[in-house]
Amino acid sequence: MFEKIQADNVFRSGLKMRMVGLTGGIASGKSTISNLFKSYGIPVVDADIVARDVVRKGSGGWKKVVAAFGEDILQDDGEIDRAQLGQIVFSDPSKRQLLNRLLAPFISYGIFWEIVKLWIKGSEVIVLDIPLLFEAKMDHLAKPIIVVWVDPETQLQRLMARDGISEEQARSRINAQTPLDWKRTKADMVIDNSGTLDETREQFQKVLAQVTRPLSWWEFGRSRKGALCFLVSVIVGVIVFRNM
Ligand SMILES: CC(C)(COP(=O)(O)OP(=O)(O)OC[C@H]1O[C@@H](n2cnc3c(N)ncnc32)[C@H](O)[C@@H]1O)[C@@H](O)C(=O)NCCC(=O)NCCS
Ligand SMILES: Nc1ncnc2c1ncn2[C@@H]1O[C@H](COP(=O)(O)OP(=O)(O)OP(=O)(O)O)[C@@H](O)[C@H]1O
Repeated sequence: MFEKIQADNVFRSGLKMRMVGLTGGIASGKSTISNLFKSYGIPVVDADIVARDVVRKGSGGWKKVVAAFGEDILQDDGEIDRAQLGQIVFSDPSKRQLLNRLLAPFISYGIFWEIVKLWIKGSEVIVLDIPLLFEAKMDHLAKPIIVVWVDPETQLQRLMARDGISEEQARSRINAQTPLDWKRTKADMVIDNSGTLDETREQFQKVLAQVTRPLSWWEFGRSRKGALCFLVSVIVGVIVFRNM
């Protein structure tokens, strides 16, 4: 029942746009939370998917990466061998910075287009699932910002289990990111995902209530309807002014 009211709220409030930031650390549970948002009909822009798309064989990102890292990182089918590239960049900060620098413009552009498409569709609440939201300085785009936190040992265990990697590999991936404890201090809302999925779902309900509350005028102004209102006001103003 509560879930239905929340979902209705989202759609009834219509024509407005709130961009909710969702971030955290590797394997802290961002996808778990973004799937919950999706189940309530709230669209999610997933930066990891965008980052995958921008390095598809033959794309601009692919060419940059191959030029910088060499053809050795390609699979037989010409696609980038992600596991191999991951091994390289997660164990060498300078290579990681290089990859980040090469891909940042493509990823930002891709995220921007996903937002524009949802704006055109009239989505009023969208979630930006961006693992490197703070590192890439995209945090100013989103309000509120939700950080999915998990205790270090649980994060390590879940990462090893999910990706089937060694403790050393998992640690180097975790250490490649800004500490989760720091991200937590920058959050508007924190979901502690160290416990069971039921405990996480309970916290999610509170976050959902916040995220789907009525929008401010500023958020409304950023919506498709807000922009149209502004445009119509300008046109009417010009017509009235000309006829004076
Ligand atoms: C290194 C790559 C090839 C590894 O691919 P792989 O399929 O193994 O992992 P995947 O892309 O699913 O990423 C998993 C997680 O790793 C973390 N991660 C990814 N890239 C980075 C990075 N440059 N720095 C720190 N953490 C990262 C994120 O938490 C992400 O959710 C890939 O992550 C990549 O191309 N990264 C650079 C692009 C990027 O910055 N992506 C993050 C989008 S904000
Ligand atoms: N509360 C939980 N209890 C048990 N397992 C969980 C819980 N939350 C997430 N997991 C599991 O932990 C792993 C990591 O979660 P998830 O994929 O959602 O993290 P992520 O932050 O999206 O990861 P990445 O940064 O790599 O994209 C997954 O295998 C997921 O099924």
